[in-house]
Amino acid sequence: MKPLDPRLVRYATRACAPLAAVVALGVGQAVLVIAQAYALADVIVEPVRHGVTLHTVAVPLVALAGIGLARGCLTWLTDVLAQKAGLRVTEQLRSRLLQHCLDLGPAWLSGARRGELTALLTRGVSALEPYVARYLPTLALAAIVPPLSIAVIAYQDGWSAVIIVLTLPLIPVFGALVGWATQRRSERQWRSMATLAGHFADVTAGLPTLVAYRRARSQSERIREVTRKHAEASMATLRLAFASSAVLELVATISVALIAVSVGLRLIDSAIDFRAALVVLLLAPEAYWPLRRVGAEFHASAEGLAAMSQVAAVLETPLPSRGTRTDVPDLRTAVIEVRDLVVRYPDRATAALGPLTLTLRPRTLHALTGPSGCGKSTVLAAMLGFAPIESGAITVGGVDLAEFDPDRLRSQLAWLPQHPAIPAGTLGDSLRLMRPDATEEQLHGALEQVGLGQVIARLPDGLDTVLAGPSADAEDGESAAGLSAGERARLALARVLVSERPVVLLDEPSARLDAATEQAIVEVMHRLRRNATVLMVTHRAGTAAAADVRIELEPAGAAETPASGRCPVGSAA
Ligand SMILES: Nc1ncnc2c1ncn2[C@@H]1O[C@H](COP(=O)(O)OP(=O)(O)OP(=O)(O)O)[C@@H](O)[C@H]1O
Repeated sequence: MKPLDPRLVRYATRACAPLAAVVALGVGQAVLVIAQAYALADVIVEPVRHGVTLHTVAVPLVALAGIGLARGCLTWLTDVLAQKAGLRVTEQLRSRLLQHCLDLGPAWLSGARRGELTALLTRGVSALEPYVARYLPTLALAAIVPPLSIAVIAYQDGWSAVIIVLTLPLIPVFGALVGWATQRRSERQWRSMATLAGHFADVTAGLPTLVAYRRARSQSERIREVTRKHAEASMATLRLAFASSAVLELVATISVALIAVSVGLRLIDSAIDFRAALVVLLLAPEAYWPLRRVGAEFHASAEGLAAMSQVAAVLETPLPSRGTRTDVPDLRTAVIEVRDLVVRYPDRATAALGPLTLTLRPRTLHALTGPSGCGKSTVLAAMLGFAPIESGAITVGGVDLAEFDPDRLRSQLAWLPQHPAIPAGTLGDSLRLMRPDATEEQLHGALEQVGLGQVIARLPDGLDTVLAGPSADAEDGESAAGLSAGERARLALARVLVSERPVVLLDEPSARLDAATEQAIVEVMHRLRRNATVLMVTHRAGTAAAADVRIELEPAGAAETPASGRCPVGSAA
């Protein structure tokens, strides 16, 4: 494990200024440490040599008090700046990580373990705070104070300087050996923590199912086992930390004792000046303490350093290429062509979709049907730029959608996913997700259309009702937002209506609905397609029958060749 991880400086640039100030203050601290040793020596030597007078007692005492005060101020300032640097590092890394995860897109996120990612974003990044706020300032002091102290000691007494120069390197050498052993243990500790977090998140999400199938008890056994492994890994790291700190203390204490004996013997023979001997004895421990503290702080921040490797692994994951063209045509009137589209997810032997060819026309309701797993949702993901396209293209006016800036393009698309997320916030906020400036009338209008008008009217706070923010996968009958699964789906559909975007992608909008509500939703679609290109995925025969164009995808592997059209061409009338 390296004493200084250069990736931290690369990724957390906002911490550089306070850290540079900490280093500058370290020089000031080193000068004050030396001045304090001289002042303290004078407090003892002056009255002995020149008798007790106001001048021999008061002046050195005032100087000592002044230096002590200045040292205290510098230490305080260093702590404040170091804490600021620590907070800036966690803040910047967390937002960079989040942004990078968002840029990597849903395809990458679905492969990543959400629990581990959550642990990394919360505890992992927070663990870097002690590394920056305590370890790095100590490392700076360790690079400044010992050399200056040794120089002063060498000026006062060459022999003592020789002893320090011979014994001081033992501490970093020993520390490096310990750091080497610590790295493996810290990484193991972090891995077990991430596994525990991931497992706990999975179990919590699936708790209703586990209880229903009477499997909750066996899961508590499993959690106990993972927790025990984490505790063992933590204890092993702590044992190493305590043992190594004790050994470092011993090396430093023996070294100072050697200097004391050597100085004491020469003092008896009057081979060294009394004041010089005192300065050397007072400064010798100061030459060792920053290195001793580096060892202790290194252990306190080892978890953060282990997490840094994970942070770097995420931040160094290459982003999918991103289009830059901003001249996205008005999709309200544009025809969207899908030509020989093949999508293959990473690490998958077979393509998830394609080759698919179809045409989506404006003001037309298209229904995409086919057996489960044949790639219907993948078509929507490809249009949104979330799926890895292996070959073929989706074009508008002859231009590949991949060439357009994704944010610009998506501002014209409305998407209702299979498991819509209802973010924490008020009902109104949720409805305004794609159109923040929508009026209350528009929100109520959309709610009426999806048959939620009465439901919302019964809520005491109406549009200001706070939704608890369930996960997108809230299944198992869970209604964390205080709404049933069907009501949540309709709320998400109302959100799409509010957006009034020219291209609407709907993934099973009528799933979980009774026949009467399904009919109401079909009418909504008809109204929707008056002003938009609508592509909906559906398994419901009634919903599909209402479409202007029906596109039937065949199961993967059903077609021998692209020409035979495993996914038949659909076109609007
Ligand atoms: N993020 C992903 N990573 C890897 N494979 C995926 C991913 N998403 C989907 N797949 C695979 O791609 C194929 C098509 O999935 P898709 O969700 O598009 O099917 P679908 O027709 O919408 O199914 P359903 O009707 O059950 O919703 C499936 O074999 C699925 O396992």
